[in-house]
Amino acid sequence: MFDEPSSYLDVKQRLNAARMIRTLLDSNTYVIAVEHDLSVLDYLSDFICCLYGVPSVYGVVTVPSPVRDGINIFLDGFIPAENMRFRDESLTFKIAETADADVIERSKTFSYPAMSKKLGSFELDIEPGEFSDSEIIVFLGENGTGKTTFVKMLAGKLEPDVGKDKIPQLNVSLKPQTIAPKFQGTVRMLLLKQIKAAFMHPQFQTDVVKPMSLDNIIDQDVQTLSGGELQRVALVLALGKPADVYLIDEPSAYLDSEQRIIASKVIKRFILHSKKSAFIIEHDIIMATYLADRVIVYEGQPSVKATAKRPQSLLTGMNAFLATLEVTMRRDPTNFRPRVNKLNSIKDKEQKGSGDYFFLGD
Ligand SMILES: Nc1ncnc2c1ncn2[C@@H]1O[C@H](COP(=O)(O)OP(=O)(O)OP(=O)(O)O)[C@@H](O)[C@H]1O
Repeated sequence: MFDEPSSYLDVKQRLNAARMIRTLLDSNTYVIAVEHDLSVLDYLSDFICCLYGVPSVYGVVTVPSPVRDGINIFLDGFIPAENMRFRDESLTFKIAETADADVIERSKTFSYPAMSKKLGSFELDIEPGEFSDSEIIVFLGENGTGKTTFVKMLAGKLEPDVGKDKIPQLNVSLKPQTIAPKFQGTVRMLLLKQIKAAFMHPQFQTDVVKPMSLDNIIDQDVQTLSGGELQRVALVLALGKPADVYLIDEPSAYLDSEQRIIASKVIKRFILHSKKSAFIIEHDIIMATYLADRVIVYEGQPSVKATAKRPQSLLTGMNAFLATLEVTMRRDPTNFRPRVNKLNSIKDKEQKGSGDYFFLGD
């Protein structure tokens, strides 16, 4: 049994872990896994059971379905065999929402300089780049390539060795990777203390607080929250702070599949409607592709020397990133979710042959 094998791993390691786990099947073993990253779940499993219900109240486990059908049932919120709807809305990945980015009116452009930083024996070079309002830029890179380091430098929490004089003075709000609250009191008290104006605003309540389901933990002591609950509170706190740029480090950590999709939608809508910018570090590839208007790809050797490339389009960036991982992806025709091709499958070989590592029909 494996409980969340993907936690903390980058995309490459997640897929390697899935391949390793599947080798157990060669010795006629049954493998049961709990996994919140849908692309890893898809890659790892032959059959899946969906669980639905009301958190902390009851849960129902469906009969096993073949993995593609099972994930689509989960996303659709409807079990055809039982004619049973367990969620009002279906969850889809309208890639069009991202593609439409071209028609979004953007009025402000910010730029950052070429930067470099040495940390112990690790060297990071950052190519200069630009970003605008209503835009989300997602970092794509392996563990230890300097994503958090870049975010800290943009946030003014770490000084680069080169480029420090040219970093724009940005008003930033940071959701750090690890969340360890010292606050003594309830969630409501924390929100009122740190983001009172946003928390009292009806639009913020409707767009952020309600969908992040803070209602049922609002009077709970912050010190007693679970990892997923803390993550939801941290995201609301980060989005509630007035800023030009939102730096969000691993929003999916500790969240289940459904909460990941809801959190992605909340972040995307917030950035678009408030005309802000966001840089997001995300290893869940479905969440990353859903969120990204453009991407920054990291190249190089983890923990040794890496380069953060200029921001580029989702398609070219994902192509470059997946090529470095030697992984290809297609999308599901039903709900457009990205699916990882099995290594050496016909599609994998075809897409590698044509150099189209990302999204080529189905
Ligand atoms: N203060 C420090 N002193 C020495 N080395 C450091 C320091 N901070 C970070 N590093 C190293 O720099 C590299 C980049 O770290 P960073 O946290 O930016 O990577 P990351 O891409 O965000 O990784 P992950 O995906 O695992 O979160 C790592 O090899 C890390 O061990």
